[in-house]
Amino acid sequence: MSFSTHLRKLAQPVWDAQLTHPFVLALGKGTLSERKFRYYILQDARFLADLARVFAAGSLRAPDAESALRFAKLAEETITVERSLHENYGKRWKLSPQEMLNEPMSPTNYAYTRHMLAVAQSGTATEIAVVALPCAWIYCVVGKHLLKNGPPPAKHPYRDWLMLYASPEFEAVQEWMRARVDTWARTAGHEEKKRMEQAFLISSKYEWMFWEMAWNEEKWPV
Ligand SMILES: Cc1ncc(CN)c(N)n1
Repeated sequence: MSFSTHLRKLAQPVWDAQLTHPFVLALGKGTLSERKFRYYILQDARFLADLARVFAAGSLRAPDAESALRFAKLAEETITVERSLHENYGKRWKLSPQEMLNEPMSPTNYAYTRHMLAVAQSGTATEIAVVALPCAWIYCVVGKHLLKNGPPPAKHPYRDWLMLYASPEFEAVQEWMRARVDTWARTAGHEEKKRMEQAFLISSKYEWMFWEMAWNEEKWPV
């Protein structure tokens, strides 16, 4: 069994729970309130800025030039492709890109991005690929699951979001990350593998918590 399949098996109950989360179900049906979606997009814009930094750290730590280049490209695409989706939604709400980035991070978003940045700071390239793998892989699984009966109608309010995450281009991102993890993990030691299992499981849990945060429009308590 490949190491990425092993990781997914470890986290399977957490992954299954993503597909039945009320935020995800309502997003797919198009019944999610615009207020909750707007909350999510504003938090996600902040999230993506840090995710791009995690990919940039992957580029720095990559063991070969091809992987360094691909990580750098992922950092760029996270900003150009995903963030432009967010900015288009921002335009609907008359928010400039800067105003979107001025939104304070909610507790769960803050904790999730600190978890990833901590691995980016001190982890190997494999650990960095692993900590960010649930971001790419879960969104691909969710996007495909929500569009399993075909593309959404033109009037679906969240069509662009669904089409991006169910796209072959987005699927290719997780495929590349998994391939890197599977190859690099072959030479990883026992301790590094344990750290990777932990990092993958925690990122998977935070992915679920991110939906929950948006569903509840989480705020700092004080
Ligand atoms: C929280 C979260 N996780 C993953 C993705 C997909 N890159 C995202 N946009 N936001």
